[in-house]
Amino acid sequence: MIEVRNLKKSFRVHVKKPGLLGSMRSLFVRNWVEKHALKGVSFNVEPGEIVGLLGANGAGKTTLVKTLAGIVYPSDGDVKILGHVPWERKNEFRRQIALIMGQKAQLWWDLPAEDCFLLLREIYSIPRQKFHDKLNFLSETLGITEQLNIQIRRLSLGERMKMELIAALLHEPRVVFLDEPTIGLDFTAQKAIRDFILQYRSQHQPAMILTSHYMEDIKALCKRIIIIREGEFIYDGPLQNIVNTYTKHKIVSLHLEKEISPPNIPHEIVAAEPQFLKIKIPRDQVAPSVNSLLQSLPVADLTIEEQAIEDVIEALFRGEM
Ligand SMILES: Nc1ncnc2c1ncn2[C@@H]1O[C@H](COP(=O)(O)OP(=O)(O)OP(=O)(O)O)[C@@H](O)[C@H]1O
Repeated sequence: MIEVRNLKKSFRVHVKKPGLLGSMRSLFVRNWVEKHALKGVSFNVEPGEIVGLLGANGAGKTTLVKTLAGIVYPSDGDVKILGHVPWERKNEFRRQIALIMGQKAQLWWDLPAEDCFLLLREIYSIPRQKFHDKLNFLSETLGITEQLNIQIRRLSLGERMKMELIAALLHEPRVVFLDEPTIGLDFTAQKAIRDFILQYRSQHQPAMILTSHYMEDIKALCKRIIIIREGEFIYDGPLQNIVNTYTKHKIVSLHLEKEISPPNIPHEIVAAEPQFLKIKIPRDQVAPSVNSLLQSLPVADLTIEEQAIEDVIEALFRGEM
């Protein structure tokens, strides 16, 4: 559904020296630098897949999503979405996609949500009965039927976001771009939106790309993630494999029945108390090492932990892995 080959996007940015003198100089001499926001990325997304796009601020996520949605024209590369080139912005393409940006209101601010939806019904030529059934279903699922007659500007952030979702999905798009759909929302609203996205996925099998800084969104919705750093993909694969791929150790914690002095073992002891030890053990040596620890120490309880997925991803963002 989404095919991307060697996609590049550069922005020409004007730079000026700080201060008044710098401003004066820039009136006469303009200095430009080339900012490479996407440096040749390639990937596919299949029907029913929700791909999580992760990266630090400025990594290139929004530029990628906007290019795929046809809002930004790329510098190079090929993109086909349902067989269409997005930046040609053909009606047939626009009818089949949705772009939801949590940071940007897309609905008409002064109209009640229901009027906004009626306008969208006209724009997308949705048959009357289908529209009403769909709107009833979506608003009931999201629990905002009573707010449909309230002006968008008077809704709470969470209510507005739910209306934005309805507006974007009324025409049943086959490709959905979600850019920070739960930003600033409380836990209940975040969960409602996540459940709703999953429900939409199971009913319509769209291809979805989700960017979010909330790991809870990613864990709940995405089996596959792409990590982007400075315009390049550094990981594209299952979320669950990321810890195995990038961490070489597991952490073994031992609670002891009695006090002992730190034992002489061939692994790094990361924390030691009289009745507690935390040991870093290479992944491939965990089973034999734990076996020998159990035999040599008075172990009361034992836990084996992976490094938290959030920590691994953050380290990847920073280029530390
Ligand atoms: N219109 C533009 N003109 C110049 N530079 C731009 C423009 N849009 C984006 N950039 C630059 O391209 C880079 C990628 O920006 P982008 O908005 O795609 O990052 P992001 O990963 O979405 O970040 P965030 O998580 O902060 O939203 C940044 O360095 C940004 O400053």
